[in-house]
Amino acid sequence: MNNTSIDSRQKVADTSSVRVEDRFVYQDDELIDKAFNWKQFSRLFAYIKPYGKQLLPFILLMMVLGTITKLAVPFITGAAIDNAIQPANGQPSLKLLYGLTALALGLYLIQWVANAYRIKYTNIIGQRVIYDLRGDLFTHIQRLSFSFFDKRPAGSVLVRVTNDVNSLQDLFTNGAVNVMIDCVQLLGIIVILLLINWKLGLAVILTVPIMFFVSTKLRKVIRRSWQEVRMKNSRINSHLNESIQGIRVTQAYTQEQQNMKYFDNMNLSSKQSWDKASALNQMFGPLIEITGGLGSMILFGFGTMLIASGEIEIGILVAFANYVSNFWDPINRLGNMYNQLLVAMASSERIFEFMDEQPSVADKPDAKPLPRIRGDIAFHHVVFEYEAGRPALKGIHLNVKAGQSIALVGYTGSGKSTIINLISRFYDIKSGSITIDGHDIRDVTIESLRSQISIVLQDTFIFSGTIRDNIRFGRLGATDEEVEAAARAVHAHTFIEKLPKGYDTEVEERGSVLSMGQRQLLSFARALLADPRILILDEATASIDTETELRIQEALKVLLQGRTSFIVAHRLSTIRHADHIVVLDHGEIREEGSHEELIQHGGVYNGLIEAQFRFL
Ligand SMILES: Nc1ncnc2c1ncn2[C@@H]1O[C@H](COP(=O)(O)OP(=O)(O)OP(=O)(O)O)[C@@H](O)[C@H]1O
Repeated sequence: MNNTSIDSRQKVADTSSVRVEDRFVYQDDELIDKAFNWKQFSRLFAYIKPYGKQLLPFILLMMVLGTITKLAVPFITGAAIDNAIQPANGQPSLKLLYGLTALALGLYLIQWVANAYRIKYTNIIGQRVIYDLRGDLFTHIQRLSFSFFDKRPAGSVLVRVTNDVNSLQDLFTNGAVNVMIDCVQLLGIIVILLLINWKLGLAVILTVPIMFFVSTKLRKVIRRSWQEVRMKNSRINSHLNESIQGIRVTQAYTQEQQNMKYFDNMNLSSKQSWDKASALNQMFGPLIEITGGLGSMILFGFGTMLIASGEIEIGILVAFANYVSNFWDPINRLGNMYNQLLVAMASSERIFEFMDEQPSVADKPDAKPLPRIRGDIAFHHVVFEYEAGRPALKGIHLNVKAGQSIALVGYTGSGKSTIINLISRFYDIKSGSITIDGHDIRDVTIESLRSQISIVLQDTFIFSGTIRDNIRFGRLGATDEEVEAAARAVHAHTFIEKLPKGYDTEVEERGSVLSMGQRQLLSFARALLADPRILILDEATASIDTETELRIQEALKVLLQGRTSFIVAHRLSTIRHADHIVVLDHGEIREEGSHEELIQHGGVYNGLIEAQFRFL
């Protein structure tokens, strides 16, 4: 693609870029780095503690050994020049040279072994820490209440478990130990240089701050520009994800061109950021070399003067040159590490923010397990708000006898799903109470409550795995025979048998290979296997063919038998069979009774039924 076309496309794209790109950004995930924070740092390092006692002393020993042997070699080289190759008495000694060479080789070997073990064990610690951190975070997120997920896009939660944890990986695997090594090494070199010749030492050390400054500042700019590239790429990914998920809608509304324009815009922007970051990156090497060159100039200029004045011998200058060349690496790494630390601070802040988030719905300290229930459910003047000041339910009063089936009907947004969410205590109510067999659901453990309730949602979630696994999700200990019996009972067996591998057919994430009706039958089988006392069903609105509809009705009869059930009903056929119909309007019960009673009454329900007939 030539530049002119890129430029012209950029102009077109600019107008819509802000709006579109903003759609794919989670504001609090934009934070790149954060100032150093001791409290957070120590909290992070508490993760090392369990392993520290076992492995840290060994790692420290290897670190000291590696550093001492590394620092000794240039000194031996200098000694070899001044005492064996060009001694002051003019008589070179091959024996001494061989001896010193063997010593240097031995030291290299020790250094190599010490480093290998150090790297191995720091990696072990690092991996264990990341494993623990990721596990803790995932366990914690799983326990968080619906209200937490209501506020955040799934992508934002994902970023924390993957990217943020990964960005800490470097810090734990080698970062922390490297900092220690580099500090010890730098300090060691400085002491040695000053001991060998303090004048030359001082002159060389002068370049350290310059080097450190160049290294940290430039790296910061480079890091930010790479971060921008990553951010833009992640926007591309989000857009790609949305585009693929919504491809049917895009094609149906012939929005491909427009979508392409969005994509092109982001693609171009990512390319430009990459160009910028890469250009900056290329500057880094030469700049560091120039600064290093400055140090060497000082060393050789001043060193030659000292040799001329007879203050030092040539071997000392060689040793100095060796030490100085070992200078740049640790300074460079320290600069890099400092930047990495700031990134890690931002990541750990985000991780701990999630970890500190308490589930808004939790067991009371004296919560008791709910005994096996009959299934009487009562709502006593229940008021509930998702957001303060906007009640979604305004005083619901309802008595349901065990084994009854209740259909909830009403216009969209009237509060049907809210009622069913409250029975499982996914949210806590503002006032009033909900009781099951006379037990307030806030006084019993959540686990014992939810384990006796099954929910079949409108958007039936099919996990990737086999059909069998998906049904067994209802009760993990169920045998193959029980799985099959459940499928037969809800008439799902017929279609499963026709699949290429029957119950072992792999279904994709979200079950896109299955039709809506089939997915629903699978979820019925799953619910039946769980054998709950209370069944909650958010009925799918999608129109399905009459035969599947009949099959689903048959399956429902089996499923509802002997249980208390709440059905958010959209289909007339379901409503007709319910024992009791509750008509909701703006968070209040407007009418209730049987189908016949409500039709006779001629109110909201009658209106809904007539409307449905008009559309049929
Ligand atoms: N997670 C949420 N956060 C904030 N408000 C919500 C949330 N879920 C629902 N609401 C609001 O609560 C009210 C009741 O919603 P609810 O989902 O119970 O309606 P519904 O009758 O089930 O609608 P539908 O038939 O469209 O599914 C609506 O005004 C809705 O905007």
